[in-house]
Amino acid sequence: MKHYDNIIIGFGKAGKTLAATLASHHEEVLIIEKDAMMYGGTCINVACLPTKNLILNAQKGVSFDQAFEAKNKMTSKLRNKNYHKVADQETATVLNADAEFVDDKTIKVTDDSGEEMLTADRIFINTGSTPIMPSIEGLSESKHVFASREMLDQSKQTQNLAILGSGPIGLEFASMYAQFGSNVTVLAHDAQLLRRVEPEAAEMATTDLEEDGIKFAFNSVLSSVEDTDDGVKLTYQQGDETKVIAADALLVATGRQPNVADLHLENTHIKQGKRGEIVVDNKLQTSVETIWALGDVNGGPQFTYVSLDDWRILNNQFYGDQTRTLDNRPVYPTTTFLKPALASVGLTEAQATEKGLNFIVKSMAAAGVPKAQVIGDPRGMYKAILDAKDHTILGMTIYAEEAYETINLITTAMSHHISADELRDQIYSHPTMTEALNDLFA
Ligand SMILES: Cc1cc2nc3c(=O)[nH]c(=O)nc-3n(C[C@H](O)[C@H](O)[C@H](O)COP(=O)(O)OP(=O)(O)OC[C@H]3O[C@@H](n4cnc5c(N)ncnc54)[C@H](O)[C@@H]3O)c2cc1C
Ligand SMILES: NC(=O)c1ccc[n+]([C@@H]2O[C@H](COP(=O)([O-])OP(=O)(O)OC[C@H]3O[C@@H](n4cnc5c(N)ncnc54)[C@H](O)[C@@H]3O)[C@@H](O)[C@H]2O)c1
Repeated sequence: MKHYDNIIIGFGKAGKTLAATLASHHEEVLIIEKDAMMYGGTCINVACLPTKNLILNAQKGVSFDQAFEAKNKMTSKLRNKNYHKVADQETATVLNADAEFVDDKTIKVTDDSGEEMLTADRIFINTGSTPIMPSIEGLSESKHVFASREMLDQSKQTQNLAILGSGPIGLEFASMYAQFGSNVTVLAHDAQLLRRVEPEAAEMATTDLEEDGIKFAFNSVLSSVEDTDDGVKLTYQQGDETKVIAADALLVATGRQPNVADLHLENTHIKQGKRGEIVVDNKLQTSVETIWALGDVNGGPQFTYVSLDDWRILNNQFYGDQTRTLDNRPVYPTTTFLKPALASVGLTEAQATEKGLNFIVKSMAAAGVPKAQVIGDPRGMYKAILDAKDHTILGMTIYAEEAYETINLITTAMSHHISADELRDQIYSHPTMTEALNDLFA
């Protein structure tokens, strides 16, 4: 039986970064990835980067066919680069195989050539997440129902697209397909899009997406999916009414669950939570001392930058001062890449009220920022929740052009307790969307 110092299961953001780090410290590391089309993980191959590439090209007016080709070129280049970043290190090995646990110390790997048993001093699980497919009549049998990964593989533009779910995946695909000129209908069982964002921003984004041609059916429950000659017939309930729509395809975007299905954790002492997530302590160690879980699989927030921050915790544990934990993880933003983008960090007004905080609200329209006029898209708003006494920032929502950049500055200010008054008095380059802060905090 071959023994390694370190085995990493899954070539995700945390896993690949950890593999390169271990190898740079001359540690022996084997990284096992089951899918050769996934070197580099979900984000670069089938999630963040291909979707944003398609979204930007759609916004620029590039045709679907050209954008699809550009997306494939980009992912293939990144996949190759990511593979070599690990594989070319002297003490690192990449193995293309399925990994599963035989016991706490032993992993069985299976590929076309057969099976092999491996052991390691330390094992790191970084197997990501998989889409949740709701149990709805006809949904699993349909040939026209896709999750995001299969949707990204559709080389022919879907002209009439229905989407189930109004979270970030549903909305980013809705916005992208509408910009490409498709008809899009979003069925959502929530009352607003992105259920945790400031309602004003959600309302504005809904209006703008509707102006882009997207139809929303909020408070609706999809009850059946039926394949027709060229697509699907969808029956849903909205209040007391039963409604039917036809579409060429249905994208299911109803959340993702930790990917543990093939790991056979029942053969180990690794504890799992209610959603199947691998339970970890504040330093990402599982209930087995020599096994850690990083990224989506440990049930934390499902973002690439959170997976990277999981790596930071281990890097600090192995090579740093061992102070970095989940308990002192800094505040981080989220952005949904619509047109304009909707970004937020920290508390909403409702959350600040619920916590009984003493706060003030600052808000302004994006149209007041000169750069928004330069860009030609003055839609949107800024809303900040400030501590009433010292004006430190408790939360912020930006629905405006370049929101994804401005929110990073706000996040840094929050992490370092820089007050809104200090941001108000900074000199920003001109014209930029950051200048909004001069006026918002005045
Ligand atoms: C459509 C979409 C858009 C997104 N957009 C964004 C975004 O804009 N920004 C953002 O921050 N996040 C975004 N996310 C979320 C982000 O992609 C994930 O949070 C992130 O990729 C999770 O990374 P990870 O490190 O947990 O593992 P992953 O990158 O998911 O890697 C897990 C790897 O493990 C492999 N694997 C699984 N099981 C086994 C096994 N048994 N044996 C061997 N290998 C195995 C898989 O093939 C996979 O390559 C998006 C997600 C989706 C689906
Ligand atoms: N830009 C980004 O950062 C980005 C983009 C895409 C995805 N992501 C990550 O991926 C995760 C998964 O995204 P997602 O949009 O699939 O999940 P989500 O959990 O964020 O949203 C899913 C939505 O579907 C709704 N829903 C659930 N079951 C339903 C049903 N049967 N019928 C109708 N609606 C239903 C939920 O109420 C929710 O609003 C996100 O939470 C996020 O962490 C991030």
